[in-house]
Amino acid sequence: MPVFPRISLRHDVTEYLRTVFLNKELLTVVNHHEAEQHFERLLSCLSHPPSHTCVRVSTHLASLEEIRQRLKQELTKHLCASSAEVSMEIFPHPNIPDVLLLPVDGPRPVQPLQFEVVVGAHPKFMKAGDNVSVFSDIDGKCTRGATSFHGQKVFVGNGVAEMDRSAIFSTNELTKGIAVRMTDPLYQSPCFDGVLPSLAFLQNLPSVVVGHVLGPCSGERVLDMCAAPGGKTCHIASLMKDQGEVVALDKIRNKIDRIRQNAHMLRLESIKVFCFDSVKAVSSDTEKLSETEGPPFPPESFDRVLLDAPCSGLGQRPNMACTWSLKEICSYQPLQRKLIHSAVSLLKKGGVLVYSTCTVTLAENEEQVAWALKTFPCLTLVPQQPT
Ligand SMILES: C[S@@+](CC[C@H](N)C(=O)[O-])C[C@H]1O[C@@H](n2cnc3c(N)ncnc32)[C@H](O)[C@@H]1O
Repeated sequence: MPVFPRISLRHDVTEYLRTVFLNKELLTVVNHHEAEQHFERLLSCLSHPPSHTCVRVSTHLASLEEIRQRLKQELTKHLCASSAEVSMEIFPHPNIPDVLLLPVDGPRPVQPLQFEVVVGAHPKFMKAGDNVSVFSDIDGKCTRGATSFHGQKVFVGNGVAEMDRSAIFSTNELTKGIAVRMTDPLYQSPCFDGVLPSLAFLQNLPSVVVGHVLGPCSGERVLDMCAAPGGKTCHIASLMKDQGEVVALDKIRNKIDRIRQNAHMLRLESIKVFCFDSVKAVSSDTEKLSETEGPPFPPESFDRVLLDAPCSGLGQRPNMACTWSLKEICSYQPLQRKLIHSAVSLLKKGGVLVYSTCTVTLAENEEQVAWALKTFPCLTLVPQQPT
């Protein structure tokens, strides 16, 4: 049963998505009413959290069962300290060998308190230690630091303020830290802060599936073209038992350190990180090819290439609202195509290319794959495993 309204999008964005989802091809398989229901369900799922918390475990360091037992002990310790009521079921994913699942408890019967805060805005007098009810602004209209808010909002749970209002909004800089510690959320799952940092990595299930579909093997040379913050890069290195070379590129300099930090935390040494525009990552010009091991690379340099492309991000959950215009949502296709060009050039003959996004538009997914197959006759589409 949905407890939150479906994701709030601009009207033209919803209509655009509806038109592409209810496409002719789909309507030959299901009737219009059924297709509408699928679409509404998709919009509703996007605003709700997944049913399980997904933890990817470092199988290059210990077995799944060993990590499961240790995780159970650690989380139980943390729970006893916090007195939160969370069930401690942890079970292996039935098909994916390095995933543990923890059921999310919710929706729980939590009653809102009198003192309300809306994410992004806090009432005039909020002080550290206040018990507050937290709301999410579902139209994305709340302005930063507003002292009141009359738009549409959704209750997400109760918590305790850890900062005064003035500490959050007195500067123009973005404040870091926890403003409200949730003590009684509508959807509860354990806190993983500092829990087995080298062994347990929170990563959503579709992202873990990407690593397995790429299927890297020990000793190979693998390229992750859009790597920051490095969740998938580290998974690739772990699947290779840290043997071989994983080259991680990202265009944004200040995101590069996150890849290094994650690699260090997960005790992975086969990862080489470079700040580089992957559109330009291939070159046949020997003068341009640096003497070092970094980019650009000659064509056919990699056994496997992951292109986890920048995208409109509409598939990330839970997300109550996206205020992007239709133009913004539709702006990624040209860049993704340039990146696919580089990816294909950098791949060895017989190699594997995985193209992934975290969005739901056909233009950035199915249409891109169809375009790539038509543009590069050397590519063939193979079934995805696991599905
Ligand atoms: C979807 S995120 C990648 C998430 C990452 N693969 C993970 O699993 O942790 C896309 C990334 O692409 C990067 N990016 C965007 N354009 C790029 C380009 N031309 N070359 C390299 N990286 C780029 C962005 O900075 C962003 O970090």
